[in-house]
Amino acid sequence: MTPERRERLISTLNNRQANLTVVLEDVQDPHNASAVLRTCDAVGIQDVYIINTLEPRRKKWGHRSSSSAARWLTTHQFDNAADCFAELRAKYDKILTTHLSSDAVSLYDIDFSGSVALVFGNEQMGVSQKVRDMADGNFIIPQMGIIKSLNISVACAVSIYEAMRQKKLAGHYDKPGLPPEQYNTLLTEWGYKEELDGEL
Ligand SMILES: C[S@@+](CC[C@H](N)C(=O)[O-])C[C@H]1O[C@@H](n2cnc3c(N)ncnc32)[C@H](O)[C@@H]1O
Repeated sequence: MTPERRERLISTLNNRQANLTVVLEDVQDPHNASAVLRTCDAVGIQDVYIINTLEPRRKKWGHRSSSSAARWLTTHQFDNAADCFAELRAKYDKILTTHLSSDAVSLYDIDFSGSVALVFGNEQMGVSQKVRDMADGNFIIPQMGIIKSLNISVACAVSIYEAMRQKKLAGHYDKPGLPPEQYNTLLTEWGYKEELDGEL
């Protein structure tokens, strides 16, 4: 690995955040999932949670090309929401859904400075009632048009960029945001991936 590439990996890792994650509930279109993963990489989210209760079950998300963002993220896959929430509860202080309901608060009234997981829903059904019941709150991105919802990958991008904006202001990107053990494990894994790519 060249010193420049190593520097690039280290600066990417330094921006990864342990206190922000995205959860996808039954998102079906692989293009949507890939777009979400790419934006997660862009804002420094390392861990992404995928709940998949619908048939047919997809084995892997977004691993189709070597340039895929999925190669640099850690995806946690679940076939039921309760198991996923048990893991989220252990790692994040707040779990917020994004369901289009009249009692939702605005994205711009949410405080993202703490540790938070954001749940996005299925293209047709949105976030399930079961998942909404387990969450701590629900927000929406205000819309002024005729169409009632955004594409899920767009909604995710708008939301996590607002979270990144607030976290940057709160200084979260000023120092490495991952626990040292996870940081070091990823640095080793990413190094192996680079070596492997060099041999291809
Ligand atoms: C296409 S929408 C689902 C639309 C579905 N008919 C409904 O009413 O829930 C897919 C997902 O994108 C996200 N989403 C779309 N528009 C949003 C908005 N304005 N605010 C927050 N999330 C949104 C939500 O996570 C939603 O579950």
